[in-house]
Amino acid sequence: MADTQRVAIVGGTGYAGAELLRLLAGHPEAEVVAVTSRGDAGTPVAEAYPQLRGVIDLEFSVPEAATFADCDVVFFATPHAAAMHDVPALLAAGKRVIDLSADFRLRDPALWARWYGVAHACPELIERAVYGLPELNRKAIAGADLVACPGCYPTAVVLGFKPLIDAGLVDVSTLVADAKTGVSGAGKSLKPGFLFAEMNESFKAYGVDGHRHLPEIRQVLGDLARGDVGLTFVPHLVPMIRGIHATLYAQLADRVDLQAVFERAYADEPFVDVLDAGATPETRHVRASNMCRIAVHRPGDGDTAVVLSVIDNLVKGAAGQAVQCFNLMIGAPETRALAAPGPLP
Ligand SMILES: NC(=O)C1=CN([C@@H]2O[C@H](COP(=O)(O)OP(=O)(O)OC[C@H]3O[C@@H](n4cnc5c(N)ncnc54)[C@H](OP(=O)(O)O)[C@@H]3O)[C@@H](O)[C@H]2O)C=CC1
Ligand SMILES: CC(=O)N[C@@H](CCC(=O)OP(=O)(O)O)C(=O)O
Repeated sequence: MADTQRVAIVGGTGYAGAELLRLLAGHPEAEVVAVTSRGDAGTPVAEAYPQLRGVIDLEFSVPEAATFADCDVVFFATPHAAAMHDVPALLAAGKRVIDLSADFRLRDPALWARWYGVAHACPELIERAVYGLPELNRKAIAGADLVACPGCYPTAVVLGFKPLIDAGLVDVSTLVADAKTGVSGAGKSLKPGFLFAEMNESFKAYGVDGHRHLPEIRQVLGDLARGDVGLTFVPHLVPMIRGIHATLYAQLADRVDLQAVFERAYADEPFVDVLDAGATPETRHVRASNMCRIAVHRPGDGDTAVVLSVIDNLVKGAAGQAVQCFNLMIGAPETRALAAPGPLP
């Protein structure tokens, strides 16, 4: 067993923070000692989330220096542009930080400011952050003190394209990612467009002319391709609570056995499951689990590869991925607290 870590969660009333609580409650090497919410400070966690009655015996507290004094690891499950104000002091105090928000994902602070609408508060720390996708950066994550967990769409899209790009099989100037997400991706704060009456029994694209995950996906795929990639990314909102389904298209430059390429690429990955040839993964098959399930097709035996990649946006797309990084950072087995499959059906 690795040493037990004293853990704080900033943003514990949000969907990603609550999912972290659920996962860490079953983690033998994590002791959750603080969970913050400014709006609900003083409220028992179990009052906000009765599922955690008898499991998490804490009240929400305000996020201030004293809250973290006694912690080894601080998870930020806060909206963008919050963590960056607290991270410098936490690192200076010797804490390790796992940020689920976008504050440290983009390497270029000017690009970050353009997409997130404010100047970065600590651009000097961006380089220190390791992008928290274990399938890409396992070793660096293990040695990091600041991890920038990927966005939910980037996780599904990057894992789907990675084997094709790594093997040099596709034209990286014409990639297409058509992705669908459930409403929990938008967080718990009230937004009229996410009311039941506004989104149920309907389905729409959004962010067609530019979504903030576009520069992130381009950055990561560009690293894999060792050069710029051309990517069309169109997200859609589906009236379900959890799940992302990404349908990815790429023009093949070579005719090889794609099934074998994908099976080989992910043979040793605990959280990427390559389905049998011809399969079509469903979001409910990964619900509440840290698994990314992938199928690769070549319709009509033509020159287009179609990859189907599904994750739970709150687990492999957020809290589960953060726990996977935590496990690497503390030297615990990577699957600790993450191995259970989701509910059936
Ligand atoms: N939902 C998802 O599917 C995914 C989310 N993420 C990322 O995780 C983060 C959290 O998302 P989500 O849980 O959906 O968001 P929510 O809106 O559901 O929750 C946000 C939480 O952060 C707290 N908070 C808000 N502003 C601040 C602040 N300035 N300082 C400290 N705490 C703050 C809120 O509580 P209070 O205001 O009371 O303090 C609340 O607990 C976001 O960055 C999101 O992009 C990443 C991948 C997927
Ligand atoms: C439905 C919905 O609004 N989804 C969010 C998904 C992004 C998210 O959750 O934030 P991360 O950048 O941390 O992944 C969106 O499109 O903005």
